[in-house]
Amino acid sequence: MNTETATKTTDKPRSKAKKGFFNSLNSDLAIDLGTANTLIYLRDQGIVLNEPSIVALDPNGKIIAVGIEAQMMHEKTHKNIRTVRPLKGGVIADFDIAEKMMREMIRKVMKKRWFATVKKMLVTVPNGITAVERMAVRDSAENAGAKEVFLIEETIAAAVGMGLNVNEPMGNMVVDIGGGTTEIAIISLSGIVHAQSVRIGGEKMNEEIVNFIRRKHNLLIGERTAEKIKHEIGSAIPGGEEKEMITKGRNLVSGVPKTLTVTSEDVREAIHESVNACLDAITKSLENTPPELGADILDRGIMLTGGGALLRDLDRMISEAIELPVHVAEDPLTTVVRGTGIILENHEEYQNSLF
Ligand SMILES: Nc1ncnc2c1ncn2[C@@H]1O[C@H](COP(=O)(O)OP(=O)(O)OP(=O)(O)O)[C@@H](O)[C@H]1O
Repeated sequence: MNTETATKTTDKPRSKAKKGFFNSLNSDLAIDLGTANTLIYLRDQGIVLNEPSIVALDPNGKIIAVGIEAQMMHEKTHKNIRTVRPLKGGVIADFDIAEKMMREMIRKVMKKRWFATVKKMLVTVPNGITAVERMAVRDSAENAGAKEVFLIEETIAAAVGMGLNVNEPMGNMVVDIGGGTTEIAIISLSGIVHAQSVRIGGEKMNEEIVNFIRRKHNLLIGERTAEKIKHEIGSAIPGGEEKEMITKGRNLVSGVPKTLTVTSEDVREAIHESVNACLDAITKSLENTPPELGADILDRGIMLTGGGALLRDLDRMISEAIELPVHVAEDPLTTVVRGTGIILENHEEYQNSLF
């Protein structure tokens, strides 16, 4: 027997096993880098991280905490700790801190995987991001540890996460109301036919609630309290259950802490400008939709997602105003990352949608 052949034959299973072992040390992951929340999907594992996009830093810029831990410190810090949200309006506002946050979050999920490294990383970006901004996101992802970086527009990922077939010649309208922006896209044949992005989202609504309560009741509340009010008693239009909530803040006249009862009507009044701006953007996008795709949207309706879609009766308000069906995604806070997971696992199928 030829010894060379024999050696090769016996070596094969060993090298295959070796390759398999090294492959298991290379993980592919997808990251939904949002203004309010960052989510990570790990290939074959699913969603492994879902935390607020915030970091706590010491005076030298060293990270003290990220995500949930940093969020708990937010608005309760002293001079030696500052909390920073590195994304504003859907885009990275502070690249250095965003990179540190990403690296820390990736480290957190990889810690459980021995010394595995990130091979492919799929990162979501807002519609209409410029080439320069795209390069900067790619650099940050590479510096955070990825060997190969792909970018995808978050509305396409959201559509995939909602179970839509983005590759077919059929119009789908996705409205993603996030923390910093509302992203609207008309999607057909793996691409975006028309896109619009407005700087209106959950964070602006929180600001409006803080300002409204200060103006109307002379009470200063924090951002976290405003968020709680919006979740618990907020609604887009009247007609549903009217709720009340006792809230605490600082009286601006006496300067001492005080309680106040806030109503659903207060919240509607506070956020009506943002809600109307979202509606205007949807109407404008429909006006810019080619007629054949418009006909598909008439049949299929509008797909609403992102955390803002959880605002009570927002779907009803949009549907009544534009006389089209509006469907809210199942678990709107994870639609985008679930979509990126599907894309990551079926890379070839979505090749045309990736940067
Ligand atoms: N029940 C609720 N009612 C109203 N708004 C909600 C509710 N739950 C979450 N939100 C809002 O959803 C927003 C977060 O949504 P999401 O995680 O989709 O945004 P993001 O992806 O981080 O932001 P962006 O897409 O703008 O970068 C927050 O601003 C939050 O206030």
